[in-house]
Amino acid sequence: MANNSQLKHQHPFTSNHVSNSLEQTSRILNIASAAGSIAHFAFIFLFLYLDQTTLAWLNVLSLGAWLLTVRLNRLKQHNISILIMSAEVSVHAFFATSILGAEAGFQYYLWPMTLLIMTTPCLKITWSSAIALFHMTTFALLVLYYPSQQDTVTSLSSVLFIMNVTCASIPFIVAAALTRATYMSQYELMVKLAEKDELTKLFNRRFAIEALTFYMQQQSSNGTPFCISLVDVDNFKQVNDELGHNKGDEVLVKISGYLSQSMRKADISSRWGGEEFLFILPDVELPEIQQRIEAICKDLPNHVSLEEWQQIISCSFGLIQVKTNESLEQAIKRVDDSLYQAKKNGRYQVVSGH
Ligand SMILES: Nc1nc2c(ncn2[C@@H]2O[C@H](COP(=O)(O)OP(=O)(O)OP(=O)(O)O)[C@@H](O)[C@H]2O)c(=O)[nH]1
Repeated sequence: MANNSQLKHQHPFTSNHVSNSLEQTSRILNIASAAGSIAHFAFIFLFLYLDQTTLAWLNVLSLGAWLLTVRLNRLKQHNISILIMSAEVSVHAFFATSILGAEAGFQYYLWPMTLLIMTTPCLKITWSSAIALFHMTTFALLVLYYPSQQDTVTSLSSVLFIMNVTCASIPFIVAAALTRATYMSQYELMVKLAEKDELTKLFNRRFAIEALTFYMQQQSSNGTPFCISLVDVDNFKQVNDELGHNKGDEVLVKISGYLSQSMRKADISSRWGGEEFLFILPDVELPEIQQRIEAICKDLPNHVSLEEWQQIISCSFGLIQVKTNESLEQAIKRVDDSLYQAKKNGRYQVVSGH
């Protein structure tokens, strides 16, 4: 987005995720400047109707300022644009309130302007806060010094008040909805990037380590047993070498899909690295789970195949029950040793460690 904003990126290239969230700020400012231009265009006629020629002329200038912000936003000059918006809203609130009185409600536009300046990261937070404070002080002083100008627009003041308060409130609702949508999409993205493996969509190694640490702590505090299984694809290099990396990836996706669906709901399926998967099997002792894992191992070739590949696709499994007070490294080493043994014994089997 902005060459002139807090959200500058160091590189000419940005990832789609980053540029999407930068574009969101741009979009909000574009909407704001378009809405401001339309409002001030309407105000010109409103003030002419109210016989307020000075205010009508002021709104011609205001309209010019808002159209300039439309242009500046197109040029990604968001920081200059927001300063112009802020200055215009303050000047307009001052003149309209000093002439028509606070009961006309034009000072309320200072609120959405404050919201805009605080939520869009165009200026440094100290500048945004200072300007926001200025708006709020201006609001208080206008209400204090120009509560009512009975002689100017008596009959229409309540209509004007309702119109202005309504129009000034709409940006709050829009901003809240946009903030919520942005927060949710950022949250989902964060979960995806922080916890999931891009290729297989299983949990990644970092998540698996955190989960392992959690179950180890749980076991040492209340004795809940759990097992882990480390799985490695057999002769996978051959698939890669003969069919190419893309077909190799396809096999990994199929295997991970079959394995994760075969596990219980409470089990955690993760991609440990390359062609290795780690499964955390909570609340279970080794003898209870052993048969199930063996069945999954035996059944795998019936579920995972490639048209171009005539040999069976299989995996070797290491399986252990994690001991109380064993360290994470020790547990990983033991399950890795079991897997190594399964490979050594001829692959396509489960070796349980004790
Ligand atoms: N397609 C693909 N291949 C990967 C990926 N990660 C690791 N590999 C490949 O996995 C293969 C692992 O080969 P090896 O460690 O020799 O193991 P193997 O051929 O499966 O033999 P065994 O484990 O002894 O049965 C290598 O060719 C890696 O390039 C990946 O994300 N995608």
